[in-house]
Amino acid sequence: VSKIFSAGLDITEMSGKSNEHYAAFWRAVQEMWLKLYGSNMVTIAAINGSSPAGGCLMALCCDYRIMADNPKFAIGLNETQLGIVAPFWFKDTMINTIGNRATELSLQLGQMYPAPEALKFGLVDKLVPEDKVQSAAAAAMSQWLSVPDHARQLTKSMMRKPAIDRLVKQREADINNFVSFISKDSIQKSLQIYMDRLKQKK
Ligand SMILES: CCCCCCCC/C=C\C/C=C/C(=O)SCCNC(=O)CCNC(=O)[C@H](O)C(C)(C)COP(=O)(O)OP(=O)(O)OC[C@H]1O[C@@H](n2cnc3c(N)ncnc32)[C@H](O)[C@@H]1OP(=O)(O)O
Repeated sequence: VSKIFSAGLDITEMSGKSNEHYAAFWRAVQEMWLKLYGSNMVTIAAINGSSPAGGCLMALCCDYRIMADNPKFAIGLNETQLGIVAPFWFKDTMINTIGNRATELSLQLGQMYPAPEALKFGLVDKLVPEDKVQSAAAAAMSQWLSVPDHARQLTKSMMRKPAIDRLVKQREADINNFVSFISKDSIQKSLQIYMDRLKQKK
């Protein structure tokens, strides 16, 4: 879809469903993160539009981020704006990219950064004109693939393993936390208000 890299997690999967549904949904989200953040392959995000919350997380999981140079496109972990909380592993992924202080600001305010600010903040690595995102990503991929694979893979694993091990250890507790948090009436209400606002915006 043009204008959108990813709209993040499907909010309809987190509202008005059973606890069993929430648990299965969250396990799948964890699985996505474990596979992508833990991948030993080179991963380059070609960010061709806005990328809130889970969309930002997917981009942050990649080794390198190239974004379309359009201030209308924004990226960030905006969970607090929905009345929800970025889980610790979303937070760890952001800290590993932009550092602790910038992450704290970003997460508490639920900030979405327009592309030029995202570059300043280090959330993305490069801006290119909209029609050059794919070719710039292909060029970056060639550069990354020219590094000896075993050395690059071991380095990537050394950088990311502590965060990955943390979730693996606490996986079931994290699912239980998610289910009890998301099923609260107050949280369901916040999500509903956010969805209503999205629809009114049209
Ligand atoms: C104590 C600790 C406990 C820990 C507990 C952890 C809890 C944490 C839980 C979850 C983490 C959440 C992660 C997420 O990713 S939440 C999702 C965040 N996403 C957003 O906020 C995106 C919102 N959408 C937008 O900003 C815009 O829609 C857009 C920029 C993506 C696209 O804009 P535009 O092109 O103008 O399209 P529309 O706004 O008109 O949208 C079209 C259509 O799609 C619906 N929609 C949009 N985004 C979502 C979404 N994420 N999920 C479901 N549906 C979405 C929108 O409502 C429209 O629907 P329609 O009216 O029926 O056509």
